[in-house]
Amino acid sequence: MTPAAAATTSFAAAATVAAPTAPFRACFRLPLRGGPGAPRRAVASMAVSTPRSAAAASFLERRESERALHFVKYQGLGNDFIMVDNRDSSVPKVTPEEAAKLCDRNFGIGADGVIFVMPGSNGADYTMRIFNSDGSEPEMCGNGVRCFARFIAELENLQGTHSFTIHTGAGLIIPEIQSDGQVKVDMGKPILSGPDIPTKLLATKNKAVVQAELDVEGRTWHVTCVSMGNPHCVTFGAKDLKQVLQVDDLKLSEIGPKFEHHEMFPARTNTEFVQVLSRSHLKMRVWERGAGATLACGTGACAVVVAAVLEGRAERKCVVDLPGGPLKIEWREDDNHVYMTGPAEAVFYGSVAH
Ligand SMILES: N[C@@H](CCC[C@H](N)C(=O)O)C(=O)O
Repeated sequence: MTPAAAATTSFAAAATVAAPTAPFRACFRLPLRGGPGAPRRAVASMAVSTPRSAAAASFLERRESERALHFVKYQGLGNDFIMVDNRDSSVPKVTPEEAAKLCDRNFGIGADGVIFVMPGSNGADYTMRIFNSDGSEPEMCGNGVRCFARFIAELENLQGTHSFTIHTGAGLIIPEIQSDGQVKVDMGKPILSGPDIPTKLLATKNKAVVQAELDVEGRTWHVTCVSMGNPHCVTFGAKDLKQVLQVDDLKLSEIGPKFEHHEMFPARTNTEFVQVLSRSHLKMRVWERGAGATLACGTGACAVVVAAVLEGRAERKCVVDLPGGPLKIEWREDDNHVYMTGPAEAVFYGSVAH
């Protein structure tokens, strides 16, 4: 198979090479960090001094002219996404199977998910859809929505503070880009009724599943279940635990899948393991449905604060430390909405044969 044929039939080679200029130059375009308002762009060029050979030139030019999927890789606290400008269509430009290949960290671009910026629906400015790295489609993604907002600002060339309405599988979500570049998101109301989360665990407090007992292969865990549009199972520890859960000691890849696929969670679940550092400071690790251990989960951090409040462990306003960094979360009493504030930034631009 010729290189061109290989490129057109496979997502395997994720070319992130910008338009070539002579001499041969591979450009990795990086945005300047942390500037206020809309991010400016800098182009950091890694120049290779050998002149471009005819073969390389024709290969690169061929790739540029082929049908390509253009993307921008974004990350929010290390939770990373392939962002696709899908504003011209309500049909995602890649299938769930293709998304899983693109997310592969060895054979693809590498990401926790693929996010599509789509035309507005249900009266919202935009619609967000997302595929997890296993190709499944969740209802919502907190870190993804911050990336979405920053991506929109770049696509629409917006400067300074901006707010949008985004229709998601979890309803209307409203991110606001702040003057320091962070994104504050109105994540809506948490869902606490068991069948709506969904979980088969029975309610323990009013209609909510709070500190319920969950048997996971012979060990009983205390769990509180919360939906932020997508399902979360939050635990502060197992029943037999004598001290505070030390989340760094957990073997997440062993225990995470047992929660994710537990029969009590008919739509599978995201699971957060939480250590209380103080009444306004929590530390968590997450095992995500359809993505495994990730460096951060925005909806998960929101669910953790809701669970901590329901269990009487924390105040409504907390900093939540995730492996990728902190998020500010507030569950407001007046409107019952959860607000999340954190960073999001572009990492690189690229295109892949499609
Ligand atoms: N990382 C996300 C959540 C992505 C979806 C999740 N894996 C699910 O299947 O529900 C976040 O930041 O919220």
